[in-house]
Amino acid sequence: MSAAEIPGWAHTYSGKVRDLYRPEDGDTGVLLVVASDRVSAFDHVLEPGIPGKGELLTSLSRWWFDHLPVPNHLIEPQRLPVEVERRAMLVRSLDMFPIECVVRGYLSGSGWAEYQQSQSVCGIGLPAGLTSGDRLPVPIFTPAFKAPMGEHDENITFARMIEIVGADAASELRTLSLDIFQRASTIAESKGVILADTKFEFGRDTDGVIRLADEVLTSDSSRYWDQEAWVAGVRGQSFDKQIVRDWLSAHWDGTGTPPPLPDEIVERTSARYAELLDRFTGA
Ligand SMILES: Nc1ncnc(-c2cnn(Cc3cccc(F)c3)c2)c1Cl
Repeated sequence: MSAAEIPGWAHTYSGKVRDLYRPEDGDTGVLLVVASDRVSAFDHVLEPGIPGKGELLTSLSRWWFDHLPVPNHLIEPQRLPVEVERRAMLVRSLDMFPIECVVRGYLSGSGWAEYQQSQSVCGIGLPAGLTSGDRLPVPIFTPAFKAPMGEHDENITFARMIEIVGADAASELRTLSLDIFQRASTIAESKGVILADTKFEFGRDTDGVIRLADEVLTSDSSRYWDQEAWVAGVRGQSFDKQIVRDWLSAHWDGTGTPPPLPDEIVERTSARYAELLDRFTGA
């Protein structure tokens, strides 16, 4: 699925599942962030797209921006092009920090891989004897240096982050990230969902104010697990992508291009995204 044609907007950049546009009138102060229905797993963009995914994740991001008391990049009111109005966000263009501000409450993914080698993540020492999926004693800030599109970001120490963005910004980004994670994981827990980890991106506006940017706390930028399953001992079950991962693991040897997802898997995954959103925005 390629990026949508949007009158008045020029497509400037595509991530795996999102597309970025700038206005054709030359205004450099705003951008349009558009979420597609594309889904990625095992570092591949899969076919077909998941109906409604872009809208559901945009709604989740918007809900979190509204429930987090921190400055963000959303422009209000949101005047959106009708072609993408339910899966787009109009944002102010910021001077982005080249850092993925990752916070982990549980050991998983690249954090688990690093822990196995060094019993630490990003230079933060952890207790011995932890295993994948375990809850950490306290949430940890584990930044990564943003790699070019398609490559994996590089986990760095806080000292290295200071070299890249300076001591004041590094401290402010760490404090903001840990505060937001604490709030979000408490809210998630009240909805029966574990927020295992997440990745924030920040930028500075023209007044030098640091603002929360990009998408926030979506299941593309976070690991969400079902709390009941985790308490029962189930590990590594992504709330929304596990259906796709399990099907691919059973029908693809991991080489070449993954096979297209069957209708039933697409439908069940679409329902899972809707359920995740409903956990937060529903009663
Ligand atoms: N407010 C902002 N100001 C300046 N730059 C950005 C920005 C640049 N890149 N990204 C990541 C991304 C967002 C969507 C679609 C993609 F393809 C990639 C975000 C933002 Cl959000």
